[in-house]
Amino acid sequence: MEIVVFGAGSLGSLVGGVLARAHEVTLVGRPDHVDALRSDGLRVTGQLEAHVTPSATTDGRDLAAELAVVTVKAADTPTAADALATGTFDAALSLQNGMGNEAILADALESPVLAGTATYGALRREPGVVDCTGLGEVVVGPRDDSHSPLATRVGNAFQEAGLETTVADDIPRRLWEKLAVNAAINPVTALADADNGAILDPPAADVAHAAARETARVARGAGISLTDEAAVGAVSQVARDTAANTSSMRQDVRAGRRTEIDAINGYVVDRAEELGLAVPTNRVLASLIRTWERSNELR
Ligand SMILES: NC(=O)C1=CN([C@@H]2O[C@H](COP(=O)(O)OP(=O)(O)OC[C@H]3O[C@@H](n4cnc5c(N)ncnc54)[C@H](OP(=O)(O)O)[C@@H]3O)[C@@H](O)[C@H]2O)C=CC1
Ligand SMILES: CC(C)(CO)C(=O)C(=O)O
Repeated sequence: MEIVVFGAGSLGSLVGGVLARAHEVTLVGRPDHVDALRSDGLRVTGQLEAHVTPSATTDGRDLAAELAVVTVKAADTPTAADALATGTFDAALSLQNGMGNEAILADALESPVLAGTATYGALRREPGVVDCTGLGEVVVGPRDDSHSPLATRVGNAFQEAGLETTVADDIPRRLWEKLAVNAAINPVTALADADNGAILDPPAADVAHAAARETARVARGAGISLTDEAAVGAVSQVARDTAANTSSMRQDVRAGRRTEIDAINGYVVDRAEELGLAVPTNRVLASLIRTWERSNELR
């Protein structure tokens, strides 16, 4: 399959690098990484290993492929969507965290947009090198509760390259479950400057589980069948599977970059307000991360 991966940072380089074992991949990224990819190829290290030579470009406009996989941070989705809209694709797939990315892509693109989640841990260590810090799973499916042959084709292509992939017909519930995982793990590990494994024990577990339970309550208010137990269970499972991982929000804080707080805990707070539900833990976590962003002039 011809695949463009838009956003060759941590997750995009990992997914693109593994996909390049079986497919024709083009990575869209920043100049230092793209230069390294062009001269020495891409090294995937850690829990998955590969040395591959995908195409690489800094210009995401006017590209053509069967599939565009979007792996930029949530705040960059509108720019990615505008660039991808100048190209030709049979389908696009977001593997981003947070809510709202697929809707932005669907508004901009003519091709069908699939939704997805990824629980692999990824860390781009230096230009040309990405570390797989935790084995996980990719889930892909249509944005509504339906079955899609397109999603099956994409899932088969991912599986063929060696990415553990599930094709789902209940994506809305899975997106909310992943939202609960990220609302629990990302801000807590970022604020505590701790690995994901810290979420397995109190006191971090108490805060994280409260955030996950609140997210499940909001999901149920929005008509999604997600129990508190399923949400907390998913948080514990991901924390165990990615115990040594630096969450993407902790990576952002460490690098002095704006985080995805608006699309994660901020989204939970906004939906809770619409539904008249109280989500004090998500509110505090969002406020603290936003305060950090403000004091670093990132918002
Ligand atoms: N890292 C992880 O382990 C996981 C991450 N995720 C999710 O995946 C998504 C990506 O996260 P992550 O990989 O950590 O983020 P990164 O910031 O490492 O990667 C995004 C990359 O895209 C680049 N980029 C943004 N816009 C453009 C553009 N217009 N042209 C070229 N390059 C561009 C960024 O460059 P620059 O920084 O210069 O803007 C950056 O290098 C997020 O939604 C995250 O929550 C999900 C599961 C695991
Ligand atoms: C699955 C998890 C928590 C892995 O770290 C992630 O999605 C992230 O870091 O954003």
